[in-house]
Amino acid sequence: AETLDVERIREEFPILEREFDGTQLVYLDNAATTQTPEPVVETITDYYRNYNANVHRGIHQLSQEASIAYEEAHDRVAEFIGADGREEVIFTKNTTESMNLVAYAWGLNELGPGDEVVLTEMEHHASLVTWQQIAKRTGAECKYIPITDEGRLDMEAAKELVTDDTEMVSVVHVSNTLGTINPVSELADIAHDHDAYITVDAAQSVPNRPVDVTEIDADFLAFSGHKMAGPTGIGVLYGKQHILEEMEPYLYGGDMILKVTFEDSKWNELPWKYEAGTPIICQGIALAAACDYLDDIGMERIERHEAELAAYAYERLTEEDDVEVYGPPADDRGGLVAFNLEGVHAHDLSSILNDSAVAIRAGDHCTQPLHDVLGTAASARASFYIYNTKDEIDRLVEAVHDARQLFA
Ligand SMILES: Cc1ncc(COP(=O)(O)O)c(CNc2co[nH]c2=O)c1O
Repeated sequence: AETLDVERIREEFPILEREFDGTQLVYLDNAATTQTPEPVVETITDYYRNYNANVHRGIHQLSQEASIAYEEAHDRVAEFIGADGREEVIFTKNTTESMNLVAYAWGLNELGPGDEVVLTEMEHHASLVTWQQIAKRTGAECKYIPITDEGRLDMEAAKELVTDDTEMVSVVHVSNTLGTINPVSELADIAHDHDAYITVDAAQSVPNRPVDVTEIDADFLAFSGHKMAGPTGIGVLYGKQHILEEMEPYLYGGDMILKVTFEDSKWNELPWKYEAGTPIICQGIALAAACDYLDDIGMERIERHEAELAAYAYERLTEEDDVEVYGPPADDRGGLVAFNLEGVHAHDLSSILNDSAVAIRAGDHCTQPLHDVLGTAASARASFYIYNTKDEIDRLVEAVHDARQLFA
């Protein structure tokens, strides 16, 4: 199958040429945020230089141009994830806000004592803390699908945990710590068999592999623009249209209304009903440009490229007797590897790697309960994207050797 032309891609990311003390940057922190290609940067500068205006309300030319671009950005994102149309695509600030939108707008109204929300032990705090707190406020209960020794979901346990008392199943598609790719279509079937909804946290999957919300049959699905070659400040909540029609908004103000009297208000049509106030205009337009950029490369190619790098990193790191790698085997994981070097705290390791201009992340990756299950407070994590190479993984491993020498 065709591979990525990484060298051509790297030319569109000037930041990758940066050097620290004469050593070229190796950027391996893509699960935290990806870099932004020139075509997306140009979209941002073009907007502010040529048609910046407030949207939906103005009747002047600039406002009409900005409004059309902003509204059509919803159409483009809908196409990118296989949604039916802009009515199912709400622009938010990030995945975290998208998860909060579901929990506040749906959860607060629909959950009550005796109701259950089924999560997994590998959820990111954006999902876990959100549902945990909404459950506390509504008297509902959170339950957690356990993981196996290989860091996969225990699907037999999942079938037991989801019952007719379950109102929502909320699962991460690809774990940002383990790299585990969860069977979200199967989990959707399990949820729907019990008349529960499913929310998919797709922060680490929409940017990295083909994702089709209709194939998954997700009721809600959340992701962030900054993890898919787009800017920060833009995220998406996908929701099935009939659910979004029935659901009440939880952010009120301008743009989200059609009619306001002193007594009450009538909501705007979808998706504007959930986009209160001046929206994230430029970022939304830039996200559409990021969708174009990634589709030009091909999501299947991106998926294969990341799988190849993750497998190579997994193999090289597990060759080291004093390195523990977390998550599934090399041939069945998303584009990241979390690990620890015996005797060296992850923060010290990442600091030493930084001395060699290798950028990784260290800490709990906003999955503290998962790290409790793994039996470690922190881990180091290398995560890959379209511009990374095997040579860069060799640089990572060399820097791990340096760290071992330093702490030996
Ligand atoms: C699975 C998952 N869910 C939700 C989020 C939240 O996304 P945000 O709202 O755009 O921040 C992240 C970000 N994960 C990480 C952010 O920094 N390091 C990470 O691993 C994530 O990986």
